[in-house]
Amino acid sequence: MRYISTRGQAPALSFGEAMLTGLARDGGLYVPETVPQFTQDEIAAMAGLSYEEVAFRVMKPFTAETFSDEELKGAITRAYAGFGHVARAPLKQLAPNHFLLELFHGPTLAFKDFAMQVIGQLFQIELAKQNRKVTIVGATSGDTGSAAIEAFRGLENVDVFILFPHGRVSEVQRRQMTTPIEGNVHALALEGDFDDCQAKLKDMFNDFTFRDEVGLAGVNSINFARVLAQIVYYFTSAVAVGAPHRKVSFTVPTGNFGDIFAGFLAKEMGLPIDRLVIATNQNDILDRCIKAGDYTKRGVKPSMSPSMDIEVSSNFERALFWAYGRDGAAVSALMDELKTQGSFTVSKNAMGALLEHYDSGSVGEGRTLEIIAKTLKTTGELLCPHSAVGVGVAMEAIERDPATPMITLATAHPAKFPAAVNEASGVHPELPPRMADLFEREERVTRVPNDLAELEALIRKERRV
Ligand SMILES: Cc1ncc(COP(=O)(O)O)c(C=O)c1O
Ligand SMILES: N[C@@H](CCOP(=O)(O)O)C(=O)O
Repeated sequence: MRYISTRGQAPALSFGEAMLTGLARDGGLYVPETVPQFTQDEIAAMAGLSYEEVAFRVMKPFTAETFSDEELKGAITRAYAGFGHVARAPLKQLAPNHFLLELFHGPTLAFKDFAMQVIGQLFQIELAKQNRKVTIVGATSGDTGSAAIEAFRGLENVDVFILFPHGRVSEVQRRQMTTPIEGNVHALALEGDFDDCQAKLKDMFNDFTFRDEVGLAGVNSINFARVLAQIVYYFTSAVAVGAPHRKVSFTVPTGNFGDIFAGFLAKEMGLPIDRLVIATNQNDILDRCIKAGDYTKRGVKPSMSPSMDIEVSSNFERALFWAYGRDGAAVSALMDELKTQGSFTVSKNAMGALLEHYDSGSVGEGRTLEIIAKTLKTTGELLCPHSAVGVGVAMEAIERDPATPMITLATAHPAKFPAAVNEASGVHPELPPRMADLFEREERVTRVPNDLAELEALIRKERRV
């Protein structure tokens, strides 16, 4: 299995090379050249298996040339051993045809742990084999950062620098990133929004001198390994509600489009998914694009679901690559337009291809609060604001198609966003006991300007590896 760039100009790589490379050298994102297929029997046979066993079956065809069965199995077992729920991703029923997939039982209480814990293990295996050291730089709107720190803290051959938008993440999210004591962890609060953080990260990858000098690696969903590990829970949950014998739809709280793109790949692999519903908060650029083909930036507005305060949705590039018939030149032209003009228009044919799979909706701030309160009252489930956006959009999608079971992804634990959850419900969600002293721990953070040269200088100076 080879991995190719969405912009068509970078060399094809193996899984291991793509994982350690991050952004392709033409600025694109790596995707598998072909998508492995499962038969309906193979999918049916997943019923009743452990999460780890399904993860092994789903990931193996993508990784087999880099990792032996033993290596992959070991990585998966270690990755999920610390999760706080025996099912790893339990499914709750909210209404007769509406299910909630809880993805927040990992160590940092968000869905990011599902992939980050695995790639933490895979990186260690591959770096040891190659006797290599890397400098990981990550951009976060709140959750990727802490998940990455948790997966790589204390490792001798890795430094981790996390760029987060100053003042635009919740206090719990910030403290998760600023309180680890290990010397290889560096939390950087950038003057700007998440899009600025991600743009700086991509600029660093595109500065080949810097990239090669520091051994730059990425663990955002730029890295295909992240997306791959997120495919697994589409299989476990769909099978639990009757796939492959019936179709299932998913609603996914969306920002950088990595999670929902993992659902698209599950569908390409043979999982009978009807709709993949993109749920956005008031930063609704993806909803506007799906409805009218117009991808125009209007400026990010801070919301109570900060992890989805994103306008330059990185993985939408992967979706466009498929929608444009895997035409790297076309994707490259759209991404150039976005960079220079702040917008692009999706062609009629490509819109047709997107609408075969995706649907969308958006939920504003007031409605998010209402959904948290109403869901608690009617089901006993306390949602985080991101998951509430998902539930709100899902309810509208269910009205359009009441017959197909809907699974909504609950992407974070409510305790990461206590202010919003308390405002909505009057309940103060408690952190798990192992994090109970989070607010007493000392913070360590560097304020940084939105300036590439200064950031690179700081990373050169601070990295230890
Ligand atoms: C809690 C939460 N929900 C939803 C999202 C959006 O996911 P994605 O960026 O994969 O679209 C994020 C950020 O990634 C998140 O942290
Ligand atoms: N919402 C994310 C943004 C980065 O997404 P990623 O999937 O590309 O890592 C976050 O919480 O940091």
